[in-house]
Amino acid sequence: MPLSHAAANSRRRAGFLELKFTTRIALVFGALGLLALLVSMAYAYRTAEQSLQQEIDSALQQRHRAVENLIEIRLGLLDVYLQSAAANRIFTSVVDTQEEESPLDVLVEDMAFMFQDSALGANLDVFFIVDNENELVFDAGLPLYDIEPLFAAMRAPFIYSNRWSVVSTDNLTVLIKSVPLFDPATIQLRGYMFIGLAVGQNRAFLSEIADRADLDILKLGYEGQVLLRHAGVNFVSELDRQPQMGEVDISNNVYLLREAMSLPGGINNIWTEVGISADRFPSLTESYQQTFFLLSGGFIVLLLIAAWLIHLSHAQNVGRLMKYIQDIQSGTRGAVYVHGGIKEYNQVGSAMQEMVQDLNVAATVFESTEGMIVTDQNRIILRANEAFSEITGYSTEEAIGQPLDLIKSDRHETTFFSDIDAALDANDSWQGEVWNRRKNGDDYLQWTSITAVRTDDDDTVINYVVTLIDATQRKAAEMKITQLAFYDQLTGLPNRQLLMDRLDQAIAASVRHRKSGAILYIDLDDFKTLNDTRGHDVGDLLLKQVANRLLNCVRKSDTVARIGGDEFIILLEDLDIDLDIASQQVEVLAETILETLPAPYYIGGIEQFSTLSIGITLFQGEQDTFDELLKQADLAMYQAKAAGRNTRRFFNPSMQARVLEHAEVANDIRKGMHNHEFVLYFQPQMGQSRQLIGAEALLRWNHPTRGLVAPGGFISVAEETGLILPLGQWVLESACAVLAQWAQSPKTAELSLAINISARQLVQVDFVDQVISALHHSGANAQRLKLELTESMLLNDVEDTIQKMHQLRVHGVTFSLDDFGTGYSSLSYLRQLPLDQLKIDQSFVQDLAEQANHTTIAQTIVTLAKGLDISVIAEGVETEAQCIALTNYGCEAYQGYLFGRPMPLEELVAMAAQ
Ligand SMILES: Nc1nc2c(ncn2[C@@H]2O[C@@H]3COP(=O)(O)O[C@H]4[C@@H](O)[C@H](n5cnc6c(=O)[nH]c(N)nc65)O[C@@H]4COP(=O)(O)O[C@H]3[C@H]2O)c(=O)[nH]1
Repeated sequence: MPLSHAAANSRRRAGFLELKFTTRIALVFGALGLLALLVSMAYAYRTAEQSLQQEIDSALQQRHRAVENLIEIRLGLLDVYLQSAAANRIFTSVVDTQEEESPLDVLVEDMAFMFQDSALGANLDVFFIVDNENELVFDAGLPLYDIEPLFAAMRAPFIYSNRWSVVSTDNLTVLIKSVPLFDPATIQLRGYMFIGLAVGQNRAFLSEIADRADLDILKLGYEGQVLLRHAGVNFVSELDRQPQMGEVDISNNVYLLREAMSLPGGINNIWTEVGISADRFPSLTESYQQTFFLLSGGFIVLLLIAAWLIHLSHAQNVGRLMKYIQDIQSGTRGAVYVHGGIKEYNQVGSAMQEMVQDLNVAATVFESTEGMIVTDQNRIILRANEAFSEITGYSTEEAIGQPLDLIKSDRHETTFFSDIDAALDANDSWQGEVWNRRKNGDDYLQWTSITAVRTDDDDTVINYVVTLIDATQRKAAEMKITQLAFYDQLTGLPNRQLLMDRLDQAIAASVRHRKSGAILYIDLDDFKTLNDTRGHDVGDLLLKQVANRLLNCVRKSDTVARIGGDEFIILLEDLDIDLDIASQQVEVLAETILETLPAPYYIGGIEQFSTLSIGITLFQGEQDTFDELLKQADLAMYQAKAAGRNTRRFFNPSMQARVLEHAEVANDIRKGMHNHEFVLYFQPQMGQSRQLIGAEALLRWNHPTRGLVAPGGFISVAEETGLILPLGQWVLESACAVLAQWAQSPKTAELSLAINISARQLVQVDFVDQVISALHHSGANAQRLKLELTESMLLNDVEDTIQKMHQLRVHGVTFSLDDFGTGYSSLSYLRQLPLDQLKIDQSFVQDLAEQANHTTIAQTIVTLAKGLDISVIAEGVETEAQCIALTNYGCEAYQGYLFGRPMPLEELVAMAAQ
């Protein structure tokens, strides 16, 4: 991908400053090394200078002390000589002899002899004896030294000192010491013996000391005067120098130190000047070099080690970073930066990882199903994604570097593009449909969104991001949204929202075209029961099949919508302007629906039956709103339900009143139950020889204002409100009580009593318990109790019904199938049902003589019952002819006005007594 200008500039600027890290380290450490070298040079020079000075000082001091020691040793030796000579017996005797006035020559000879024979003689500079009158009696010193001036200097008064002291004359400077000589017998002082070292004249001694102290120059001085000098042949010229006392003179290639000596006897005015040739010390350069090399070498080695260690750890960490970067470049998913021991690198690695994650997200977004292009400010393509290639046919390699006009078609005016530019300038974005051109030359419509990307600082455009959505895809997405918003997801039919829209249009169209329209409100009968008993999945499948059947009944231009659970609406348009004719047109459709829809449904291999009720309302023009029309159709539908279901009703204004009445009735029923207004009537049932065999208990409502109300006036309301449950329970218990009462009398003991059971009662899980408990409490004979079920109630959950019937039959309870022939009875389940009786519906009985068709049905039912080995009873028998016909078919029991209307209990009992 081409670099952005900013990145290129930044790289250019970095240019010559960009160095490898190792080179940088080498340079930095090189500079540091150089600095260290200079510092260590200066330091080394200074240190070398100081240490050389110290070395010289210490050597000179040492030599000075050596000279001092050597003189002390010589003085100590002389002291020993003096003491030993003074203690010498011979010498003493000589003194004694002298006392006895022995000749002096004898003494001298003796002394001379003694000194000649001993090493003492060779070391004596000055040795003499004086008598107690200070007259020199013996001089055994070196003949070199004339002691007369010395002796003279010592008189006035004569110095006798047993400590070393200095006596200096013009020709002789001597360190001298004396001991008194006593007569051992009388202990009288006889004289003094003196011994001395001619420090100012004994050149041999000075040379010896200089040699032994390893000196090139040695001077001895007394107070301000130089006594003796000694210098090696090369240093004679240095003798004239006069260094300060106590200081080292370091010029002229000789180092000199003049220092006072500290000799025994407290002598401190004798001094030495010691000198050592500079050649005997390492030169300053030599010692400087040594220090310098040690220092700078060590420092540079340390620097090199440090540089190497830094290089190593840097190389390791850079290696980690490089590996991470290479992983990313090679497209390794989930590449992870491994943290090392350097915090800064870890920070860089972590920051990169976060950045890569962000970029991955961005890349994922970029590689979306929408075509995307990024251009520079001149609209040159910098990046394009796969979707772009798929849409346009240009590969990304072909597109990159090309102007955006690559995909431009000729379909737009130039003003179209200038408008886009203006929008981008003003809002930074533009959206709309654009005709673009594929690589193969085809033009295609595309939903295009362009966004300008500006710099943060000077707000100039640096990129354009162009998103291309294939308009067809967008249309599909829109359609999906529409589908979700306006269509029922289960059946795919329009939902309430879309219906509303279509109805508005239909109303408007009816005005425009002077036509009528109609709404059919369709509600499945007993759908709730199906849902409760077979589950929602089955319910959903039924609804889908119902939707398909409804669609098959209508024209393409009509709308079938689902607006609720089991509620469908059909919107018909283009009906005749004459409402009567329009009603006929709708009636035709309603008939078709009522004929088609109740046919069995097959769900999961099981037959399912479902009827429906239809409420119809017609409209013309805009006098009615959607809600009102829907309400009207709804009311009509309720009327259809009230009319026995599986039928249709048209809306008329009286319907509204009927609905209100419906609510009132429900309230009334509650009150009626509370006030014991319900009673049972009994309609006789006759055997083949027309004897009373039993009765059917039928509910009546002794209404305080409406008088005696038949079930038709309240049963449907009780069913819909659930009030049928307590009402049915009451009927069951009352019937059982009647049976128990009948059992008391032989006239009635054999009579059976049939009661109607509602579907709602039957589906109760404890229905069997309720019946058994009613029998138990009343003490009624179960065999006399007959439960009348209708066909439709059996259909919902046949298995459950059969099970309950079996459980009750075990106790003797019998079952009769009411209204037989009106529903969609199937032989397959009829065989499974543990029935005792089929009841031929009164509609077949009433028309018995007139319609051949019905004759066949009644006859078929009797034959069927015989085939199933169950009894048959016909209801609604009003005429003798009907009864005879039924008898001829083989029917063995009858119920109808011919034998008696439903009557109070007492009347039936009276009838039985006859
Ligand atoms: N035209 C004519 N009609 C005759 C004749 N013989 C009997 N009927 C009428 O036919 C209906 C027979 O009852 P159903 O089929 O069980 O039909 C019953 C039954 O389905 C329901 N019903 C009545 N009592 C109860 C009850 O206690 N519980 C339940 N769940 N439903 C009941 O109300 C329906 C109507 O009952 P009713 O009005 O009493 O109407 C009764 C009866 O009066 C005749 O010869 N000609």
